[in-house]
Amino acid sequence: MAKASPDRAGYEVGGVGNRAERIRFLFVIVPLGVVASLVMFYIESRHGETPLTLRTLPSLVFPICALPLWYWMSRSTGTGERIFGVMALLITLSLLWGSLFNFDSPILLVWIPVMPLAYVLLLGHVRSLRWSAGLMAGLSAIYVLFPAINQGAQPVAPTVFGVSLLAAGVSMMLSWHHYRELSVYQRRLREQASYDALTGAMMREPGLEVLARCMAQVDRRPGEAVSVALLGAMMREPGLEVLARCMAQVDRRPGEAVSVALLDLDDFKRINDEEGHQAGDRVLRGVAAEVRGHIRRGDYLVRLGGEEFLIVFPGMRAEAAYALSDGLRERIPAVTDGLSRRPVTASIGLVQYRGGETAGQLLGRADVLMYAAKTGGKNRVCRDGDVGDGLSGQTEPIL
Ligand SMILES: Nc1nc2c(ncn2[C@@H]2O[C@H](COP(=O)(O)OP(=O)(O)OP(=O)(O)O)[C@@H](O)[C@H]2O)c(=O)[nH]1
Repeated sequence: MAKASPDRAGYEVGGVGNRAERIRFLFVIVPLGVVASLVMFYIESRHGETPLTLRTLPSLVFPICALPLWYWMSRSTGTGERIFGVMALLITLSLLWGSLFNFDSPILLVWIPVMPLAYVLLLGHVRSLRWSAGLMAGLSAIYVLFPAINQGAQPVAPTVFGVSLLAAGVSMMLSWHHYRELSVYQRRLREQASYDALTGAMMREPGLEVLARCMAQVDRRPGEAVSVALLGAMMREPGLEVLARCMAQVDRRPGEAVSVALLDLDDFKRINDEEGHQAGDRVLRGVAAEVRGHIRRGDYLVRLGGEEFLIVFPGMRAEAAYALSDGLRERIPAVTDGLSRRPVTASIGLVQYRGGETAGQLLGRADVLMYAAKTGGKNRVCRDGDVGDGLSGQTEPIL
């Protein structure tokens, strides 16, 4: 993936990782939260004459919302970020509401140091700081207002409240520090696993995952198109499986669009042969840098191997992807001028997904068009319609 990807810009640790992890998390946290809230409800209900009072209601907020939350999460196909945001909001509101009436009960204080940790898990380490600080400010205000709200009743002693705030502060700093360190390692590992060291382009498998995500997104948002410029070679097994699955999803919803294009540098072998591999490497770096600068934020560049690249343009139709790819093709000789004695050019095949075809057929058509660009004289973009309609029947085997 190119530097244009949002993933590369900032990486937050904490949160609950991918969707499968999040669902597992939900199976643990939701039942635990419900049990803890019900215990609180039991303890607080002993203060009042009837179980349902302003004192006891806050502890029911989470158990009441848990089932819809759980259902929402288990049905969600995304990362669940919004669901976890709602969850953080719920536990915050129930603690603030509870403290309005229960600040005279020391048991409430148990929850305060737990909250920063919960925020890190739910929201990631960066946002957890803001939420923890906001919560502590809110609790301090409620502590001061408590006697006025409760007809002169006194809250827990200031030292007790102070110790609880201190513990929350320590918990906040420790968890933030821990997850910040983890974030550095995670980012490094992620980049090493995802990016090609030579060109800075994304590698095949993560690149194909991105492609799959884009296709799934098209599936969820009718009318939105995804154009993909596949600069170079073909997809192999893992990518093909993901691609085929996502395309089948798109297939079920007519009106969606996915485009694919292939780019291959022309006569690259001659650069290696005549000027050595170092010159070839310089050219690869130059081309990849140009592609990364040329594509939009949110587009992806994938190096499939050798001088073969994949670029993904989410939300862009084939016509726009064609214009962008052709602009890129035009710039390549100029931006690589001086990197090699030979002028460097590229051939590109660009196609739009046709409902019902397989990933092999889709990429096969792009491949045929890319080779049509080669046989037509190289240094050009071929797209649907530039070559006879008989193409579709001969494309499957490229993968
Ligand atoms: N310098 C360098 N060369 C590489 C790298 N990976 C693959 N290659 C070389 O890229 C060349 C690709 O050659 P071909 O597939 O024949 O393609 P081509 O010469 O561009 O010919 P056309 O595609 O027909 O224009 C081979 O010589 C590979 O050794 C790399 O990382 N660095």
